[in-house]
Amino acid sequence: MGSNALDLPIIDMAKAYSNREEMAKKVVHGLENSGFLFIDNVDKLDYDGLYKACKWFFDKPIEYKRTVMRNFWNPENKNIYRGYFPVNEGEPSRKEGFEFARDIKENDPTVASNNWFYEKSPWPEEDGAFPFKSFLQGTYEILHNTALEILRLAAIGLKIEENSFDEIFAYRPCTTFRLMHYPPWEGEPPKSAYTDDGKVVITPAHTDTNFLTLLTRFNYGGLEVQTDSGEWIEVDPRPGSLVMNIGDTFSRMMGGRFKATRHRVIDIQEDRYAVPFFFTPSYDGDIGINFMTKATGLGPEHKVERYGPWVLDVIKYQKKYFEYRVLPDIEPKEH
Ligand SMILES: O=C(O)CCC(=O)C(=O)O
Ligand SMILES: [Fe+2]
Repeated sequence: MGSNALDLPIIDMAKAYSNREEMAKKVVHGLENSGFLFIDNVDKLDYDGLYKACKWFFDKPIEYKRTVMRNFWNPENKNIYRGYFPVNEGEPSRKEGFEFARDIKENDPTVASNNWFYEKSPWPEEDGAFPFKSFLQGTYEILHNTALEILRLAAIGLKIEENSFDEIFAYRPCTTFRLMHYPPWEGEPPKSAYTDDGKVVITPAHTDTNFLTLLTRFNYGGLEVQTDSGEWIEVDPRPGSLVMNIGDTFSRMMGGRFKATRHRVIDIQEDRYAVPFFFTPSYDGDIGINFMTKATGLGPEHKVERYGPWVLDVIKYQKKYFEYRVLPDIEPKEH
């Protein structure tokens, strides 16, 4: 890899059927190497609409945002996992966001009532200027189907049954769709926002925890990924394209063969918007290690492990994200 160019594979969804084998190989190659890919030509995906949704919501006053703010910041509200989170002054992660999911059937007796992964998403009241809820719910389904299509390509590239990954997303995925606004730093950023190489971040280095991320980043700069040699390289904006990467969940299932690449966002000193779709299995979805053994019948033992309990342990007790530390446990730990 050159010193400041990142040659990411481009997956053209318009060729997902006509050139299926070629695209499948590219997906696998990208996930085995850089861990980041561009996704072109997603049918019906409206980037301008997503930008309008961000502006419509984030330009509103804080009193308005408080109506959907999480309980951690607004104790009047019940939502603890979905909804709005404000900028937290002093944190190196400088963003406000709105998160929602696809709601499940109300009072589903097969979902524990304390399972907040499935709490209903709160929606802000609309003023007629932009169809916020219906537009975003429609976009959720487009991205859900795109992610599944990409996983089918990955399965073909891995020479396993095409729908091998479908099952854990088919029923009640825990996917989070998040709109984000990064306001520029005001005054001196906190020390924790400075990197070893002397830059200022608005999102510190991390791997995603979920399964697969499809990121709409409009045409902003600032996104950097870390190469195997530890170098940080910017992902150039690519208009009309999504950036895809995978999270710890998928990488771990694949024994590290597919990479969850570390990335960060550098301060661009202007308002920045980004919209990640965090594609995530269902709470009970099997994300156990040695997935390839499950898919092929060959290899080291695969043990069934449920996504929900595993990920809660990661975000609450291992990564200790401050906004998740406060989330209650859902079930006693298994021994
Ligand atoms: O804003 C971006 O470009 C990336 C954000 C990101 O990495 C994340 O939210 O996990
Ligand atoms: Fe990320």
